[in-house]
Amino acid sequence: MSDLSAQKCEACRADAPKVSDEELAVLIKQIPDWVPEVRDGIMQLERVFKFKNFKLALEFTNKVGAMAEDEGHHPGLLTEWGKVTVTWWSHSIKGLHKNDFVCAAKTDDVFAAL
Ligand SMILES: C[C@H](O)[C@H](O)[C@H]1CNC2=NC(N)=NC(=O)C2=N1
Repeated sequence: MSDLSAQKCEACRADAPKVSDEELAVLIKQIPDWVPEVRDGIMQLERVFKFKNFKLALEFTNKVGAMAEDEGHHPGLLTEWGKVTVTWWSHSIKGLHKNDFVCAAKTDDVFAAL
């Protein structure tokens, strides 16, 4: 478990600050497999996870979904044969909050524990 994944998501209001470029540079080092990407003008974190078949991809999807419900923070999940694309961003602030890095690290832990 990393320093980030040991943390809990905090309530994120519409006026919560987005992660700055300097904070992003520090945080991304803790989740090196994630790629920051701007989609529809919104900065997001994305990682593609590979699996041997659809059943394992779906099992991972459900575990990430359960973790998200536990955290009260929810990702984009695209489940396909042999891969799951996970995308984290904070809808309330239309960008990245510390919560997204915490949940990305927790997603890595879910994958590592499969
Ligand atoms: C009311 C509820 O807490 C909010 O809608 C939560 C739910 N899950 C969420 N998930 C994400 N990724 N961003 C949010 O802003 C968000 N808001």
